[in-house]
Amino acid sequence: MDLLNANFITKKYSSASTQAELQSLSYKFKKGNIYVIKGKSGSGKSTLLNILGGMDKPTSGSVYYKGRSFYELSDKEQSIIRNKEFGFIFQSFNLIPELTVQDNIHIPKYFNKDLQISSSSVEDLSHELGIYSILHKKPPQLSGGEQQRVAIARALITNPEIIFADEPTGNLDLANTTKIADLLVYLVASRNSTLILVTHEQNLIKHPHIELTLQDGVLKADEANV
Ligand SMILES: Nc1ncnc2c1ncn2[C@@H]1O[C@H](COP(=O)(O)OP(=O)(O)OP(=O)(O)O)[C@@H](O)[C@H]1O
Repeated sequence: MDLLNANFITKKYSSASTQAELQSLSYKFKKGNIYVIKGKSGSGKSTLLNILGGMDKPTSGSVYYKGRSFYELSDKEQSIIRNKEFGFIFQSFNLIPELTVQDNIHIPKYFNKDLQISSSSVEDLSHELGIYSILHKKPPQLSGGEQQRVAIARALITNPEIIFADEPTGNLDLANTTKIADLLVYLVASRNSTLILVTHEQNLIKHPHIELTLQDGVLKADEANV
């Protein structure tokens, strides 16, 4: 069974617009792969990622997660999957500035009381990400690279099936861009998780991956796929 299946997805933001952002897009994402989605600015990459990640309902078409039509599930079931089985990483980090790093990593627990996040798993992941020594600091005291490491920890702490990353290195300098991309891919691959990453950067990911281009509202697999 495919892990995530986009089935004839169409997205139109207004009835007045002549062209849909996504036009009957279909693609099957398989477990354990790393997908890199490229495309011109405004081609709809963020829109697609939000639809795949259960945050934005398509105008028509379906997203199947583990064989179930995601947007036909109850609101409660959707939110449990988003919180436990999906992880999100954004360009702008999206940390809560008033909370410590440690509490930011625990955030998924506040949305789902049944979720168990142990202190030891936070510690282990913090060591892997090199943020153990800053667990008691707050985001405004951190560099961009540190903030994105914290956001990666928050996304991975539930051991999600799929990580959705929208331009995760977009706000970082060159040195951090490579470091964060390598770290993210290493962590995802070592857990046999699946990564769907949107980026503008050329050659960001060195690990074997599937490269896709969003063009004219559909996903095209690049011929040079590794
Ligand atoms: N909430 C919204 N309401 C109306 N139009 C929107 C909305 N979100 C996106 N759009 C439009 O949909 C199109 C695709 O936007 P999207 O942000 O998905 O592109 P993108 O490929 O991620 O762009 P970039 O690389 O610049 O981030 C754009 O024309 C944008 O203006």
